[in-house]
Amino acid sequence: MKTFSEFGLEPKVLRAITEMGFEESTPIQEKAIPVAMEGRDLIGQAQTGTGKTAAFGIPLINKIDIKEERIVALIMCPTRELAIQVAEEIEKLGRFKGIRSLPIYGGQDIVKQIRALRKKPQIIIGTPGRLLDHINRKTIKLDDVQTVILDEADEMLDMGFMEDIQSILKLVPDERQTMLFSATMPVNIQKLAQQFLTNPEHVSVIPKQVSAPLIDQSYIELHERQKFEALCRLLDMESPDLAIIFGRTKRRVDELSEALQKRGYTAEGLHGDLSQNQRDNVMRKFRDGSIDVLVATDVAARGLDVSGVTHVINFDLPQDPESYVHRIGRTGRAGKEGAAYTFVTPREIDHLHFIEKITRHKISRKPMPSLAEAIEGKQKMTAERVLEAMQSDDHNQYKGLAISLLEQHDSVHLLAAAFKLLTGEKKDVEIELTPEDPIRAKKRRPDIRSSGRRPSGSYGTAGGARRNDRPYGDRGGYRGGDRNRRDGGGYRDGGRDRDYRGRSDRDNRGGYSRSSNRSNEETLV
Ligand SMILES: Nc1ncnc2c1ncn2[C@@H]1O[C@H](COP(=O)(O)OP(=O)(O)OP(=O)(O)O)[C@@H](O)[C@H]1O
Ligand SMILES: [Mg+2]
Repeated sequence: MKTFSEFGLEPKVLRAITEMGFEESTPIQEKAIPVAMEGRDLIGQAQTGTGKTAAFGIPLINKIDIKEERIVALIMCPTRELAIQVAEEIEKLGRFKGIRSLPIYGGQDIVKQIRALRKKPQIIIGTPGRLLDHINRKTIKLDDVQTVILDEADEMLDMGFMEDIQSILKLVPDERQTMLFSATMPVNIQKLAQQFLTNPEHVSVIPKQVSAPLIDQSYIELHERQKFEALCRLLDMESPDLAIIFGRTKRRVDELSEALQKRGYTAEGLHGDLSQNQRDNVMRKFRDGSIDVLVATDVAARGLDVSGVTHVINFDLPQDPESYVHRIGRTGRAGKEGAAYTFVTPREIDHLHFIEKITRHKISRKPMPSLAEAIEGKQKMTAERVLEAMQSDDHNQYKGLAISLLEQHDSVHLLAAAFKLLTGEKKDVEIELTPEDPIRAKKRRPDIRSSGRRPSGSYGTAGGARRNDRPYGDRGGYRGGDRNRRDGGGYRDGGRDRDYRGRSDRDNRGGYSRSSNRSNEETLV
């Protein structure tokens, strides 16, 4: 692997990279940075957690003239949380050079944003909806933009942002560098690339499987009504440092986070119906470890990089193989290992096999964790905590008490009782969750591909089901098509960029665009 000094970067950029603790480049960085530095358009694909942000961030920061007082670069992301995170990484990379960058996303006070824009940022990192808002208000001008980056391009397409991206890019000079990054590249991304990129270089680091190799993937087959108990046992058995649990809908996320809290876990939910303040708070608490379980819709599936996430649990099976790859990719990042568990109901087994086929990775079957395993896991954790506490010397004030108790009682009894208290046995609260419908297996079509890409399987989009018109916010009674269930039931949370031009019909529109944008022949690589 190359060290960063071999790319011919400015010393100030190199210093920033060193300060961030990066020693060697990752494979996608090694391949993409030189191409980007030549000024070429590029399509970059590499597994989750392998440093794609810096792969575009480093050459971008290196390229920008610090004397520039106009917006010369635009980075678009599908969700607010991702825009914030990418902005932070860009800020770090540009710190010594003195680059000015600004995140622009929905849910944030627009007046504040306008004020911040007066400081003449050179790079804007934003979600498409709010960007358009500023463009319409003429508070953002794109006439001088020389570099455009679409992070998670396929997801933006999938969310129905195609039109928005088109409108935005019409305002950017044709004479520009455009780069597009994601871990998954469904075939229809070609359409986007053809439209917006010029003679792009494909830079991909794709081993046999699309998912990251350091993630131990397994599934547990169970019935819907067993899921919550299984989740609690799994959490007890595995004692994750930090875990992300994905639910299908906003309602699911609300109910699940509340249920976990009732059982004594420090969990909070994240989805698009929360205010931006709430969303920011939840992310901050999760990042600093004051909560250790984040329950989320797919709003958290893409790009989020929280160090210390040891477990991802799909409480509900994800809709698409892409979603699966990105969800589980929240763990096993930057060379660390991670575990991904997926709950599958018997009727969803076919869909799971379909995900395996498209991702070309076998997901191993694990039994439902037993009560004994859960208890054992919790006890082990307690013992570890006690042994850790013994290492530190700040328990001297308890020694007197220990000595006197040991004189009067049997040591084993005493310790066992203390362990019991410390383990904090589960509060036996009755929990009832509203059941979710099973995900249906996709109809498979013959493997017809036009792009000449590597054969790995394809799937139809069950377009008929998707085109069902569901009223926005229909959460309860719907028993029909899968995709729109997700939309109506809250998956397509406008939360990804909720104040999309202030309109509330976003979710429905999203569903439509999604089906029309998707090609019937998709692969992930
Ligand atoms: N060269 C490097 N050396 C060490 N760590 C790195 C390096 N490059 C990036 N990282 C770190 O790796 C983590 C993952 O990076 P990043 O979020 O860019 O991944 P990604 O490829 O964009 O993943 P995703 O597909 O999930 O968006 C980050 O914490 C980042 O700081
Ligand atoms: Mg990323």
